[in-house]
Amino acid sequence: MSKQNVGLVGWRGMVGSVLMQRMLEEKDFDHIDPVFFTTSQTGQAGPNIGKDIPLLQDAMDITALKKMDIIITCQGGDYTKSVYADLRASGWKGYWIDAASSLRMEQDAIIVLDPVNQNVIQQGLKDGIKTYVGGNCTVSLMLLALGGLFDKGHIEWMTSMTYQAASGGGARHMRELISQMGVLKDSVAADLNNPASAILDIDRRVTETMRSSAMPVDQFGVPLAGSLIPWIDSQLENGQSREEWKAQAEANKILGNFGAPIPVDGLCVRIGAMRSHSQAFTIKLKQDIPVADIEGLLAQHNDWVKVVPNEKEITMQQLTPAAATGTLDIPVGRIRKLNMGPQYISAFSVGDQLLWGAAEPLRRMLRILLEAK
Ligand SMILES: NC(=O)C1=CN([C@@H]2O[C@H](COP(=O)(O)OP(=O)(O)OC[C@H]3O[C@@H](n4cnc5c(N)ncnc54)[C@H](OP(=O)(O)O)[C@@H]3O)[C@@H](O)[C@H]2O)C=CC1
Ligand SMILES: N[C@@H](CC(=O)OP(=O)(O)O)C(=O)O
Repeated sequence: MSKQNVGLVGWRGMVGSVLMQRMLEEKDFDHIDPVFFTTSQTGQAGPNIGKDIPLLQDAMDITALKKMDIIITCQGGDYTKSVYADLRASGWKGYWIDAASSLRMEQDAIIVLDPVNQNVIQQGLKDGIKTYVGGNCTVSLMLLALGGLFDKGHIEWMTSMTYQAASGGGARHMRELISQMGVLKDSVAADLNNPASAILDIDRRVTETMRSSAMPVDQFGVPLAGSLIPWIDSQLENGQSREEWKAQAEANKILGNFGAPIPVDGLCVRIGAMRSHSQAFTIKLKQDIPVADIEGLLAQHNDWVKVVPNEKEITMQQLTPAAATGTLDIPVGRIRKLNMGPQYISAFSVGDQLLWGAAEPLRRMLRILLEAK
């Protein structure tokens, strides 16, 4: 059987580069005939993937896109909005796999996170659904961490308080975070090297610098290094940020809960981590379940979740962005009963928001499609 023509759009961006890296690691290109598209470099050579590929094609060219059996895009929501409807209107019946949020809540789109919703994906394929979209990073990471409890229907409601990395804003935000850190350090470099200097003088100068025009804030709008930003994405009329709204809306859609959605809400906060998002959960269980049983359910749910015992040393070593970044691991720990009662537990999880939070569900959906052919 001939290989599927797979169009890749947005492959050289930040999410796209992580996707490419994972596709090379998993030898996904051996199973497809890839065609690389671009919005700015048509006719130039594509990336080195160890086999011959055509020159870069125009990502706005509906006729070229129509030749693809499958299109994967990490180019962003504006791109999706500008070509998707026209491509479908042209009669294209191929599969569209997308990292952007624009199509997530459409009725004829499935949000993909196969370790959690393989059943929903398989049903979608049977029903002829052709559009598969990666979930919001915090939502996907939450469901992978707590899949064992969702799967068994143990959660009555939950809150998620997030600690989201700079990468969620894009590559320029990551650069700005590091630049901000550098400006702060430079403002007190001499005193830092002098053990006799007064810490309150150092602190005062850091705060002055943070509030001064020396601080680069073009991307975030305000300092993030040495501070935090308790708002992510746009403002909704009900007081939620759009990022907060996604938690309940997307999680229930991913799980296929349409009748009685599980309430999920909380505050989303940007912090000075590079590319791993963390989340603190308060969970109301439907019944009192021993902590050891909860840990067992979580650990068994998927191959990537790693339960971290609720002990100081191992938590500090393993339950951090520094430990999780660049890996597919989803550590989850700080699992304990809360003072509110035996049905209330806490948990804390971390995950690389460019891997499971963005690229990995897309390449796994590609493999699901190839296996279904
Ligand atoms: N950042 C995140 O955490 C997440 C992002 N997403 C989605 O993915 C989309 C893309 O995000 P992200 O990868 O951060 O976007 P980037 O800004 O890194 O890349 C987007 C596009 O910019 C173009 N580009 C222009 N100059 C450069 C350059 N010097 N290096 C690389 N690319 C360049 C490329 O398109 P071309 O080759 O056509 O010129 C590239 O595909 C987002 O809009 C969002 O919808 C989804 C989940 C998480
Ligand atoms: N909004 C996320 C990143 C992101 O791109 O989310 P979404 O795919 O839902 O637009 C963050 O800032 O961390």
